[in-house]
Amino acid sequence: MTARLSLYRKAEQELYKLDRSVKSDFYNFCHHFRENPELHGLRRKKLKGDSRIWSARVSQDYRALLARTGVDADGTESWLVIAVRHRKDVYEELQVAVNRVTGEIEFVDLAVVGDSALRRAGIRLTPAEPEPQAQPVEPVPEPAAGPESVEAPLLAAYDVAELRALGVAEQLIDLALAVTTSTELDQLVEGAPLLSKDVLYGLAAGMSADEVRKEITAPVELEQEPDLDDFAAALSRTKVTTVDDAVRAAIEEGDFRAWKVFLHPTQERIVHRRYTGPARVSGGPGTGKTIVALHRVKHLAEQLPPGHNKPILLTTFTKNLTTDLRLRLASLVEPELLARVDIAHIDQLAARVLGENTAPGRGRQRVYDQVALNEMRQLLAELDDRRFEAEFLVEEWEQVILGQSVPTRSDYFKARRAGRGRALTRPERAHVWKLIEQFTARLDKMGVETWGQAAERAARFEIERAAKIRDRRAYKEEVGGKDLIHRDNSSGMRYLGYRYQHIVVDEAQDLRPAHWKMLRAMADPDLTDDLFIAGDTHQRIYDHQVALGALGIQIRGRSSRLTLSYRTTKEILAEALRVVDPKTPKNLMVKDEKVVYDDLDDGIDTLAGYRSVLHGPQPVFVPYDTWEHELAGLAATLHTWRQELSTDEGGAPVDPSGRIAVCVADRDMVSQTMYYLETKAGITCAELTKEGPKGDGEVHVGTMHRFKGLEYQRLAIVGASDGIIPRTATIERYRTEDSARYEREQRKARSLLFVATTRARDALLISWHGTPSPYLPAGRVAAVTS
Ligand SMILES: Nc1ncnc2c1ncn2[C@@H]1O[C@H](COP(=O)(O)OP(=O)(O)OP(=O)(O)O)[C@@H](O)[C@H]1O
Repeated sequence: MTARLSLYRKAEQELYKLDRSVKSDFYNFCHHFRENPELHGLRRKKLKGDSRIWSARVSQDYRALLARTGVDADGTESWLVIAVRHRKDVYEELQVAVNRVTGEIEFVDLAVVGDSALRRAGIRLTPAEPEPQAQPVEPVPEPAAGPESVEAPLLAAYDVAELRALGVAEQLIDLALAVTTSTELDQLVEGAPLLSKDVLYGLAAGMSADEVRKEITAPVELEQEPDLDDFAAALSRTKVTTVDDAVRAAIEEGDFRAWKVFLHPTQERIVHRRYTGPARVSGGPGTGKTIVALHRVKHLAEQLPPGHNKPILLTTFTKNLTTDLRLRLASLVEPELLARVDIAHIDQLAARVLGENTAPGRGRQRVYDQVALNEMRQLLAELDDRRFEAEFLVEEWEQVILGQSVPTRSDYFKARRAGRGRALTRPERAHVWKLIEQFTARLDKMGVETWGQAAERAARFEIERAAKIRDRRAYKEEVGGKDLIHRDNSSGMRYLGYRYQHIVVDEAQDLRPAHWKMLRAMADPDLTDDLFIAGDTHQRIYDHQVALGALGIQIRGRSSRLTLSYRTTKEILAEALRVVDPKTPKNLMVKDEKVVYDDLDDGIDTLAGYRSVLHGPQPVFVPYDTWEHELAGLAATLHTWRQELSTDEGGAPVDPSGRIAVCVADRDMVSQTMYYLETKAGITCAELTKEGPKGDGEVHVGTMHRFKGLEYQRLAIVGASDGIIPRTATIERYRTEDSARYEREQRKARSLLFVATTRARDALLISWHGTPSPYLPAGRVAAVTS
């Protein structure tokens, strides 16, 4: 008799974490089990708590827990491995059940739940293989009512029926209602099915039952209530992986492959849904927005008919992230599918459009905003005009005139100037327009344009192109669908069509309004799944505010939010949240956000329910008196980290290069840090540039801007001093002159520090010299400075 063996999703994830020798024993076990599930050496036996669960021997110490899920006509049995456990952690009360919301098979592990919570819920676990030498266990006397039992339950506001309706596994409900501390809750959810985990964390993090229902339960709910006894039907809905060589490879590669194999149910729903128009996914750092974007591209590519063109665009804000996306997508999809995807960063796209629309030799050189600002200063000096500052004028141009594609002076009189701080009278607007006209003429004459201008011009060309396509379609309909040979030949429009069928955008929060207009015009608005947008406005580090609705991109009703961080530990997240929201209380409940962030539209985005299930050391905060001392302290930390990351858990040597990074506020500090580390500390460095790390130095060093979208195992943020974060010299004057701008600059600086702190996977060090940055969590700073 032979058997087919599948792995429950959670079992596979847990396998990643087991020792290499256990993994190898498990594969031998699978081999034998598949050949003959009744083999004597496997010592298969049923558990007492649930007759559907069997335990079988993987090795001396490890057991596989399995459920039989069916038998084929030819007698081949199907088995599901629900967990691989140390024999001490196998107990008789293990149960599998069908979840009433998802209809999937669920397995609840009570072995990880703390004693106090079990006791309070009246549950006792019986080991399936008691230690032979163990003395009979004396019943533990109920403790006298102490501080533990008088504490109010964390979820006191909810009852059994509510938790059940939200999808919490039946076995966990009483326990969940009994927990009183977040540590107990952590223990409880560790062995919980994903949906239960999400719901309980969401409620504990302050989301209301309605929010949880809408954001967590509804996306994974079956249309019809499942039959809770139909195990076979439930199995067909449950995510399992057939045990084969691919899984073996995935498990051997460890956690780093995990994202390719599994999506969290919420991620999966977002990836596979059919959207009737533009859709958006938001979520805090590390919640898998990029992963979702990549899987979305894969999903869309898989639906395409064969062909040689590239109907899918995958775009993002920066060049280095584009390289990263390309590499990750290449490892996710087959080359034939990859070939159907155009991967380009947003400025590159704009440049392509301009290239197509510009006669050879007539192109303009693109320059950074600083060059334009210098030109404006020069112009004002020549005119001896002091009514407005150069910065104000360039911003007015960028944000109002270019931002809203204001074509004429009379349109400028009517333009919305929300968020620009000071109001302008009509004569003032007339004067501003005149100065800006002179300034742009000057740039023209020099043969240069800013990236903002380029984006705006590209958007205009694309909008015209889209108008022609629509016009052609309308005409074709009018003439009853006949070929338009005469008309097409004369206008060169025969092959004109939308450039892409699907566009997927990552890091959307930083795109300019003109970029959105260009993208909108590049995909057919009449088709489904046209635009898929991933971004987090808490991480906006450039000054490009947008309201997508006003730009013709209607995402309302098609927005989803991810809340579980896969990158950052709880400990790091708690500190990071205090950077963007100084009001965040210690227990990570984000309720009353003071600093408000938009949702790329007219609404507000929040990080409510944003959480992590990963644990690690507390971030370290270190004060220094001078920059020189701070660098010396950094070098010492980096030496320790390098040493610690030079061997794996089994003691085998590994190369720590590229797993440690140092983040500073500006380019000067990058040079100083690299110089110090290389010449005085014997640590090789690679600078993080727009194109990614330059060279193969062990430690990556870069400004905060360069860290967008990246992640490192260990990260040091140095020079986090007052005056540097934020750059007081640059923004202080706005405090009185332009309070709206001052607030924007502050928020940008906060977001930068937030982005930086959330790049760390396992360990984070933040240091400063002199007075600490006002954005650092006050409690932490006080603890190390007092
Ligand atoms: N379903 C998953 N299984 C395992 N790992 C995952 C999963 N989803 C995301 N991750 C991991 O979490 C980390 C963060 O993912 P990703 O970069 O997509 O997050 P993000 O939301 O785009 O972050 P940021 O906003 O900071 O750029 C990555 O290491 C990724 O591999």
